[in-house]
Amino acid sequence: MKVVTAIDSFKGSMTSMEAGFAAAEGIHRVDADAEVQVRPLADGGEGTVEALVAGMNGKTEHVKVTGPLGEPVICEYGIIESTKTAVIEMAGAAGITQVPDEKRNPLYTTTYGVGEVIKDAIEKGCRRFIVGIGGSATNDGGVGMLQALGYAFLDKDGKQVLPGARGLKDITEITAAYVIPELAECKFRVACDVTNPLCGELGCSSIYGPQKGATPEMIQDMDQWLGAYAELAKERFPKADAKYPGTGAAGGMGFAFLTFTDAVLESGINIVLDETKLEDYIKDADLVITGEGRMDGQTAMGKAPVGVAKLAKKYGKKVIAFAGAVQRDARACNDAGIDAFFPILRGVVTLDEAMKNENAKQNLADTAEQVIRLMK
Ligand SMILES: Nc1ncnc2c1ncn2[C@@H]1O[C@H](COP(=O)(O)OP(=O)(O)O)[C@@H](O)[C@H]1O
Ligand SMILES: O=C(O)[C@@H](CO)OP(=O)(O)O
Repeated sequence: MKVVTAIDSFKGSMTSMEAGFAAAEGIHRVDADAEVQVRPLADGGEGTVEALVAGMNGKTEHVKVTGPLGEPVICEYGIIESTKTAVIEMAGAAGITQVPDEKRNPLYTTTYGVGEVIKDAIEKGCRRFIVGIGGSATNDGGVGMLQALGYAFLDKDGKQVLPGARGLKDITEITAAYVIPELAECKFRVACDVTNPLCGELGCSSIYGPQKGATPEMIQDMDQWLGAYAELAKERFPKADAKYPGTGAAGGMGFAFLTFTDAVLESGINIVLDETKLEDYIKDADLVITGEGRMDGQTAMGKAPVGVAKLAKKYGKKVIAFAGAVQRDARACNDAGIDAFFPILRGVVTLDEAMKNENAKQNLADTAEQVIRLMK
């Protein structure tokens, strides 16, 4: 029997690869000769670096960069040496969870550190980038990141504008004259977690500003400044398109990548499925196993396990999923290609108990063992 596992992390409980190995253990109890390929799965958000590093022979790097409020932070990212690819989650350098509630203020928070991480990876030889954007504390239109890469966003006195969205209002000139030369050789696959445009009612300031600490007045100001920044950018950088879906992800980081680098904005799941070449593994398999921490109606609307199921159905493969918890509306997953799904919990325990790493791995292995008995 040939099985492929591509299970999303059970957030706070098991990584993607741990879940895969647990399922493999359960399968091997029933069929010691089963060929189980454990593959990483992630959606471009939290856990993506970890999954791709573990599943693609990558290595983990740590670099000290400027945090969202200007203080130093250590950002973890991954390098996959064979393809000189860096895997970065921007939230590691400009994340909302890095800023305590009372200090959240997008006028001040910057993406500068994200640019420093990219620069570090460039210095280590990377020219391909997978960057997950989202979960950010920022609304600076990606200007901080671009400044770290050598772009100059100058005010009327010819000085770099201040960090944070407050700097946007002073930009009178944008120049690429000092950009680090290697940037021209770099290609970015940007995993956007949302499809908002840069400005307007559905723009980043209105929709994600409040969670970053913006008041209604700040939202109005920032929306207007971002609009003016996009207009100015367009004069010299023809790729600028503030209406393009995803430009409003992470406070305008989508716009920054699209306009000033060689980037494509994509869904994180597609990037991960493609980069991990999951299709090649699925083609060959008798059974595909996926899953995530909690399956519900949202899972069916295009989350990672459903991405896996779609690929599997292209080849008519059976798909089963394991989850920590399963909501009633998860039934919609059956129409989305998951033939059957199973919660792994064995009895009534506290959520804390259930989510303990060792318990979760054992529960998943034990459940996989029972399900696989049917397939033998
Ligand atoms: N081992 C586990 N046993 C039971 N429930 C779990 C387990 N691991 C995760 N969960 C549930 O899944 C939730 C996380 O869901 P998950 O699908 O991993 O993340 P998200 O929905 O953010 O993508 C947890 O809050 C918890 O309710
Ligand atoms: O960083 C942000 O601005 C938003 C949208 O990209 O992220 P999240 O979806 O995590 O709130």
